[in-house]
Amino acid sequence: MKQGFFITGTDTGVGKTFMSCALLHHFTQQGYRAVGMKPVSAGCREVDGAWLSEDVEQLQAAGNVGAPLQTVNPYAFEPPLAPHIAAAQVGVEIALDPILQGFKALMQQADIVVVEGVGGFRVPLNATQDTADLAVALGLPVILVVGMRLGCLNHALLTAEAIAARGLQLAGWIANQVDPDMLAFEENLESLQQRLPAECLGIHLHQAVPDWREVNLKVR
Ligand SMILES: Nc1ncnc2c1ncn2[C@@H]1O[C@H](COP(=O)(O)OP(=O)(O)OP(=O)(O)O)[C@@H](O)[C@H]1O
Ligand SMILES: C[C@H](N)[C@H](N)CCCCCC(=O)O
Ligand SMILES: [Mg+2]
Repeated sequence: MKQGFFITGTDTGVGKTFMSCALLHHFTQQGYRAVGMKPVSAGCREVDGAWLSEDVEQLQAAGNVGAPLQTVNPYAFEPPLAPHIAAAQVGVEIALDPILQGFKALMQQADIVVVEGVGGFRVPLNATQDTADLAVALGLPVILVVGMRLGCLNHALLTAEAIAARGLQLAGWIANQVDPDMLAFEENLESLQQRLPAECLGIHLHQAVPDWREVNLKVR
């Protein structure tokens, strides 16, 4: 089996990395070679002369295929900003080609490649392209992580609409309770189940100590 997934979310900070790690864990437990990719990361610290993000560290910990940092994360920026702004500050223009090359290399080494997007589905990458264009260029089925909190219904439905508008397949969605005190959790979940045009692959409640090894996903 060779399979890639593009992981998007209803916003930044909703658990895309967390669920990407859960997916990687799910596949490595079944004996597959699985690797995470973070095409663009912002909010990095310098380690041995390279910019390293926590996202990349976590994806590396969850996967079981070693790959060069440049391949796993072609673009890395220090400030925690929208990527096109962080890139402009250091005179860089993000291009899709190096990302596609990295993805191709990872697909040769692994059975499963989990590509984590940046923030929500339409975060700009440069003056003319955004992460939706990246997902299209990669041609991958999309998994939407819904950060369960007030406001997520609108964000989830808009995102599903944008995914369909790009001709991409929404392979499924995952409910991740980022707000431990969310009111009417069950009713919100049901509202999504009734309206999102894809299968719910998992419902994960808020954890005092988050651990992606404890996530249960219905992914084949
Ligand atoms: N179910 C959960 N319970 C408790 N904490 C969680 C849960 N899911 C995620 N978190 C925590 O929330 C924070 C944000 O999650 P994560 O980094 O995966 O978001 P993200 O969507 O990848 O953000 P970014 O847009 O910055 O890449 C992390 O500290 C993560 O450990
Ligand atoms: C730095 C942060 N953790 C994310 N990776 C970047 C999120 C960019 C969001 C841009 C936006 O939609 O306004
Ligand atoms: Mg992340």
